[in-house]
Amino acid sequence: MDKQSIDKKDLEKQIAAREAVKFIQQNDIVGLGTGSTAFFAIQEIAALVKNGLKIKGVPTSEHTASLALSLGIELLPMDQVKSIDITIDGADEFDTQLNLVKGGGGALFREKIVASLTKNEIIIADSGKLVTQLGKFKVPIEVVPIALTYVLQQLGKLNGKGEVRMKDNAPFITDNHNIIVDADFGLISDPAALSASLNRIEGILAHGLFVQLTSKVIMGKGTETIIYAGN
Ligand SMILES: O=C[C@H](O)[C@H](O)[C@H](O)COP(=O)(O)O
Repeated sequence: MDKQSIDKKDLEKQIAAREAVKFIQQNDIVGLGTGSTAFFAIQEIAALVKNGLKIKGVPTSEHTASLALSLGIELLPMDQVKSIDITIDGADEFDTQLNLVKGGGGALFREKIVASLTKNEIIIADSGKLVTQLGKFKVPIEVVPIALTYVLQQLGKLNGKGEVRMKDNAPFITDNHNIIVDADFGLISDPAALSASLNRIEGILAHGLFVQLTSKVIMGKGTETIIYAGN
């Protein structure tokens, strides 16, 4: 990928982030996403905080927690939060029904808890994330290590081929001390049905299919934003 296309992507992420932070209100509890797109939202939120906005952030990963603290955003741990007003997070893929694949950075479990606590879940994305059908990006699945063999067998029964995610020649370990299996199901015709099937497999802590958790996706396209909103 050449530098120009990287810059174009970053610009789209940034303008989507700028649009999304407009939905934050004074005294909101704000879920802080993880990844290179959420990074731009955290920067924008930090700038607003410097200008007097009072919010408390709920981070979706250790990485996001460090970043937010370094930028002066006050944090709340998610186990002390009953409800989150708004969350701004990224996604690896989304469709126009607002189904998502998330977890490319391995933060899916905390992201899903935060999304489930959130009244207004806003996903920001560059235009390369929009797909007609999910599934080109393998579905990240957080697995309790001892259950790996069983989980891989069960994924096979769903016509999924799972592979343990590696980093530096060792399994990638999540913030929750688990492993990630990236599962290829081909194109996913019914994300809700696959999500329900994955939810029934013991040993899976969470999977990266986010169904009915998103209120809108704000996508940067060139220098504009396009909003996909739920019904
Ligand atoms: O685990 C990571 C998250 O789900 C990210 O939001 C997702 O992978 C998108 O990341 P990025 O914005 O870097 O493409």
